[in-house]
Amino acid sequence: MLKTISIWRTSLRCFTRTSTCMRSFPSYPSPPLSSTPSKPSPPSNWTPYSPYSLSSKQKKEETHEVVSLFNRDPTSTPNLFVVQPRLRPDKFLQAKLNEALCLANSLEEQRDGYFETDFFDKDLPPHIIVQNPSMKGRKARADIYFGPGTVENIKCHLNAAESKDEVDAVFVNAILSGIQQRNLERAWGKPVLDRVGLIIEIFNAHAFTKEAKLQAELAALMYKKSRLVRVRGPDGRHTFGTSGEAEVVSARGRGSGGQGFTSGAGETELQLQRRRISERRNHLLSRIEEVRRTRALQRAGRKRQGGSSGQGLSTIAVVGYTNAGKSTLVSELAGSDLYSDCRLFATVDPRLRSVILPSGRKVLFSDTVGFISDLPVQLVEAFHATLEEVVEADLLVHVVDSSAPNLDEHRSTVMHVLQQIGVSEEKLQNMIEVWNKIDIEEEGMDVDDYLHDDDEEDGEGETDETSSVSEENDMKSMTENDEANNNPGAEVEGSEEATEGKQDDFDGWLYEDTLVDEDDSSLPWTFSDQQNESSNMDAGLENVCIVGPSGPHLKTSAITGVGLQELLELIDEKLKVQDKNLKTSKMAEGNIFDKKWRPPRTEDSIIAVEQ
Ligand SMILES: Nc1nc2c(ncn2[C@@H]2O[C@H](COP(=O)(O)OP(=O)(O)OP(=O)(O)O)[C@@H](O)[C@H]2O)c(=O)[nH]1
Ligand SMILES: [Mg+2]
Repeated sequence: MLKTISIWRTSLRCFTRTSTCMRSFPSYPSPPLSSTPSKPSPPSNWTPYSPYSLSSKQKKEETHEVVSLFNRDPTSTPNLFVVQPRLRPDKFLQAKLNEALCLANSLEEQRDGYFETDFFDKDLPPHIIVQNPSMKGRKARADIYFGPGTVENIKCHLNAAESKDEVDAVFVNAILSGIQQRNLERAWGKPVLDRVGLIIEIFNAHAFTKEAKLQAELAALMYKKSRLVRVRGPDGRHTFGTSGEAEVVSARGRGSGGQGFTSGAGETELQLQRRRISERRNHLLSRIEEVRRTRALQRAGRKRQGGSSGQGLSTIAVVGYTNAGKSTLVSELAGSDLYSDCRLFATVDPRLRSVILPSGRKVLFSDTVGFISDLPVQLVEAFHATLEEVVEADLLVHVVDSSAPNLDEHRSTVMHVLQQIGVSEEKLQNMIEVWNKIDIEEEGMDVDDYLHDDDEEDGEGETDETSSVSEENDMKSMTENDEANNNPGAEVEGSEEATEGKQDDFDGWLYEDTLVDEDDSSLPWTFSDQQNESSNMDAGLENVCIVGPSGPHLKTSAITGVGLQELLELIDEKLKVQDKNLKTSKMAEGNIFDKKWRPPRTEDSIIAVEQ
């Protein structure tokens, strides 16, 4: 047991302190430099401040349905078995696996704004690395996503994990179609969650305020609606149960028999389900619209509220990849107690905190939900009301976890989401990028250790590959070991092995839709030549030079306080420039519009008047 916890902590450290992880896998000490507020028990009458809270009358009217995608028991924390498709190079695989493990252990119901268990007390979830069906130009199978061998292999490992501990569901860290999901559920006899499903589920579990709950429920409903598939039960009848063979029938209503969903068995049930979902969706949308309107009024009020020099109360939205340290940073700046945690999506309910800048100007910092690669589109749409706060903010601060090995992917993901939600080009250009967790780097990262790109080939092989997180101290030691396949128990315990076939190429799955072309001139930042020569991970942070057109990017440690004063000064400066520009443009507008319109005095019009 101690061994497993130590591996789990090692793995977590890899996610939160990934620089160190890339170098080696040290045993995990107590959580790092943690000035994170250890979870105090909330007072019985404690209610979190939300700028968007509803009136007590509205609260009474609102009922919230817990939408679980796999009928989980909200009173207990589910145990997930993690399936990670292989990626190249290994450092990306490690980063993605760590993220997957953190996602799996982040699914826990929040009570009164707090979690009951300590994230670091959790065991490492059982997991397996398997061959990626979309590697080497191959396509994932339409019916079961993986090859049949892989599905069988996973089942063996699942059974081994099951015999030790109860597994509630399988988490496949990929995006599955409804049919693939159902058929895998049938093959493994367990509910299956894909990446999108788990993220939505976590949002549902972590949402605390009514507003966040409404939006999370809407996302879950939209996800459910998109995956209504007809299944044939053991008795041959069509149904929508959790078991049975899924037919290739989409929720759009086209049936496999050519008649569509307008006739035949199962149609009525599908229509009924869709109607129920639509009704609930409409209800949620109208409630969310109320929230949006309230927010818009509150924002307008804040704008009118004069600061020391007469200007409106500016809002600074803090954005970034999940776990980058946004809440910790805002807490430090505001001297407040925002909840921060290694759990992914610790913040789902947005919070505002006021801060006095060095000039004496008062501003509001908005701490909001973090982003993640493959952020479900349903979530982006459903959380539109929350994300509007980002779109409408006067200034954006992008917090980047400087210790993340796939830092570029994190940054691109955030840029992509910001563009997706409609942040103006001007705001993106003006955004301040803060590289946080600099204390991890300062702890003594050896850059030379990064320079070794672990592209040693794994053995050639037809069989599915299996692996799990290692206790070993070096990622370079991910080597072929066929024995691992024959000993699933040992794998689940933590011996790191890889028995995949030889793969040279990068896997497109990792980058799909998330990596923005580096040559894209629309980006507010560019890479220096130095970075183009080698990835920033290889070069080490000191050698990375990111040039933003908006000025210097800061390095901070929200934990030690390094760089925070400089951040406030930079914000102060940016706001001053913005105010000046605003004044100038208002004056220019005033010159045009303050003049009263008069009809043009042409000779004809004079004549006309005279007549
Ligand atoms: N070492 C170190 N750890 C940090 C720093 N900033 C934050 N952390 C830790 O990183 C973890 C995540 O911090 P949060 O502030 O919750 O991150 P977040 O970006 O708000 O995460 P979400 O709300 O989940 O999107 C916590 O365990 C923090 O203690 C830092 O500067 N250095
Ligand atoms: Mg947070």
